Amino acid sequence: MTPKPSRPCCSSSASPPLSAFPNCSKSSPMLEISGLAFRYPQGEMDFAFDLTVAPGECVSLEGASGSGKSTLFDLIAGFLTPQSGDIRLDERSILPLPPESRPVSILFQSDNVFEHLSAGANVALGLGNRVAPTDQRVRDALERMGLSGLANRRAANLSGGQRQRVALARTLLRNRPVLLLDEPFSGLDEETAGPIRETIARLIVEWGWHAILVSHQSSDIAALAQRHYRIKNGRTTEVTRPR
Ligand SMILES: Nc1ncnc2c1ncn2[C@@H]1O[C@H](COP(=O)(O)OP(=O)(O)OP(=O)(O)O)[C@@H](O)[C@H]1O
Repeated sequence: MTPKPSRPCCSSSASPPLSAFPNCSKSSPMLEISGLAFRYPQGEMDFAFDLTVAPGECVSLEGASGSGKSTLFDLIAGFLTPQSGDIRLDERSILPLPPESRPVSILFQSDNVFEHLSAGANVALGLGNRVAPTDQRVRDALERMGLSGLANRRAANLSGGQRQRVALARTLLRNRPVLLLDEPFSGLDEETAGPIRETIARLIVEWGWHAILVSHQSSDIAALAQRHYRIKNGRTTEVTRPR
């Protein structure tokens, strides 16, 4: 059973002010994926992706298994190179950037943290590998995620929900304007997932991030996403979901 967090996640009354995160900036322009064409060397499907996300917006991405959701995420993150089309942020293409320089953070279902490192050390990585876990910015981010008391605990000894909050704290410090959410709540029970979902929703708006959510859970999509896309036959289409 997953232990409950020691205190409410990201409670606004206890949160440090935004100025406590000097790495963060609130201005984030439009993400535009247009005519993005891709085919795996040994693949049979021609993918064509078109999608926009405004700052502070979350869009959902649905599609059957094998439809291309991970492929699109890999293209955005720079792990795959498209044959044509573009991905622009603030009207500037991010395609020339290598993965490590892309303005992108990814939150997966699991494996988001280094198990042998402490919670604090994992979060410090959000600021590069020379920042100490005791750095004030790291402590602020941990506090914001309700993890102050767990800073020195090895990630291997944290619950699934606590690990996701460590990953979120690191994401907050990285403050990359594009957030890819790949089934981030799948391994968590509802009691644990609920506050984390609320925190993510709040951060997306607060920092003006552009979020794309892949989830099989309607409750996740309803809670987070304002617009919806579906991938079918290798193509993205904006759809209306029943409320
Ligand atoms: N390296 C590869 N070479 C050839 N085809 C691939 C490769 N990787 C993925 N594919 C194919 O591309 C298609 C899309 O795969 P992708 O992993 O993007 O789907 P997905 O929507 O993320 O699926 P799931 O929901 O099951 O994770 C699938 O048909 C898959 O078999």
